[in-house]
Amino acid sequence: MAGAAYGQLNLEESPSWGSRSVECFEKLEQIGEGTYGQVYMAREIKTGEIVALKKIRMDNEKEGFPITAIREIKILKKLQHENVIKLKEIVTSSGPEVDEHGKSGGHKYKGSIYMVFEYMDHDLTGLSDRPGLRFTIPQIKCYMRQLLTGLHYCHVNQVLHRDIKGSNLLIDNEGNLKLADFGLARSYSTDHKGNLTNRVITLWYRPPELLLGATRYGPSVDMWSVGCIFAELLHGKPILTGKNEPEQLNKIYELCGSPDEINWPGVSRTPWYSKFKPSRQMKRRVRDVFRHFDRNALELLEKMLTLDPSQRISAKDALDAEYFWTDPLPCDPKSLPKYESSHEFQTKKKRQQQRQNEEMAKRQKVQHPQQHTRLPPVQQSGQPQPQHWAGGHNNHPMGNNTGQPPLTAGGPSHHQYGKPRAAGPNRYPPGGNPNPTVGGGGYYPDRSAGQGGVGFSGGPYPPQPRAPGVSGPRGSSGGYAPPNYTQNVPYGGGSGAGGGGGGGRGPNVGGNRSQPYSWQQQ
Ligand SMILES: Nc1ncnc2c1ncn2[C@@H]1O[C@H](COP(=O)(O)OP(=O)(O)OP(=O)(O)O)[C@@H](O)[C@H]1O
Repeated sequence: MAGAAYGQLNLEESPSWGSRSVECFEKLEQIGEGTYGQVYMAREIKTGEIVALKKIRMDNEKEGFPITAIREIKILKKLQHENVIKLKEIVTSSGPEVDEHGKSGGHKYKGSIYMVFEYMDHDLTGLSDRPGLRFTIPQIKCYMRQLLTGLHYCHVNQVLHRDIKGSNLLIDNEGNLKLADFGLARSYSTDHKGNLTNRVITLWYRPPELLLGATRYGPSVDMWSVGCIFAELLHGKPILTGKNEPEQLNKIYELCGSPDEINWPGVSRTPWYSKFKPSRQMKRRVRDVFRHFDRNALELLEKMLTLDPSQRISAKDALDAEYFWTDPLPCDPKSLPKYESSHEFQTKKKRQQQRQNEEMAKRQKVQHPQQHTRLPPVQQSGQPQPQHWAGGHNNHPMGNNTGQPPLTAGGPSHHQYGKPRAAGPNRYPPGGNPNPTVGGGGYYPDRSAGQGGVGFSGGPYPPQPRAPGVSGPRGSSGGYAPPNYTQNVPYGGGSGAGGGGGGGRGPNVGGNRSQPYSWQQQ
């Protein structure tokens, strides 16, 4: 890809885009299963360079090339920043390609299009799910600062990401964090007339204004998601885990207080306010629930998880928060430990495999109790084996065709776990109290009561937002209609917004708080 300097917009067209064949690469391993198709680790045959190939799924598309992919390519071609994933080129496969079973599927796969990305060793969800891994506070600060820097760059360039979550934050073994998956991203302008879809952002990370039906919104939607990620990193597990939109709103109200005209002027005019109005007023509890966080972390979190989007802190102001400038300071990314590659897809697959082995061992024990000590050792997957793209001679495709049951339950999205995601104590930073309140199972002592038993350590992974204009599998929560919000919510009394604008001290990343970013618009 023709390159503008990092931090500048890339406005050049590269004539070579789309002209090369995917056969210039050998597939090594599947590392992701997305809405649009699989993501593979691959090696460029000529140079040996390791890349990630994201296949654009066309078989579901009745209307040609998916609009979400067009948006993603268009936006990523333009963005050029060290904290935004680099789209290197587009490649194609011309002939019938091998399907998941290693067979060439006649005319079904007439040709595919792949996005070629720089390869990243981990995604944040995969990394934080590693057994025994605990992020340190300087490490969390380091990741958060990079996340905010990348997002600030997007926002300055009038791009909303609209799907910030752990599996879309990629990390390499140099400690660099990059925003990825711009499939739901879009350009916006401050004078837009309010015709954006509110069906974006994965449910657990979706802000209250979208859940209340807003169609006019801006960068603050991403900042809510950042707040959820921030709290998740410090707390050790996702913090707002609704099963559906009404429940998600309810969980937000329980934590952040119920919205009213005092803490969120104008909220009563949001399209679905009256439908989702809690029957009783609830008090803001962020400080109470996360009282084990340090003062500066809590102060920043309050500003991110502010109900009123117009008062929510911006990425730029968040970067200026005391949190990033007080001891312990963010560490140098290069000083971070190197881990074996871990993507959400792989960690999930390993867990699935482990569960299956355990099941099998149990079954064999029941059938042949005397032989249980002679069971063969658990099979470990070995080194990735190269695969070829066509020819049908390779019968070891990655993914769900390994003879194992599908990895997902309840829908095609790989974010919907069949089982609760492991959220063991390994995910807490040192010194933190994993269970700040009673009950030991999360921060709400009575979470399971009357809530369908959904707590932090239970329930499926969050429903995916529906990609605008696409009726594909991303929208697992389709059919959501605002009426009938009848959930009873506990009475808290009082209200409180918390938050407010940023410190207004000017941009600051890179050690000098008063240095503006080179790419920043004045
Ligand atoms: N450049 C990359 N390097 C390494 N891994 C990657 C890369 N891009 C994507 N992945 C892996 O593949 C997964 C899915 O990628 P991505 O989110 O871009 O696909 P998607 O089809 O948009 O998925 P989703 O349905 O989650 O939105 C990521 O969570 C990550 O683990």
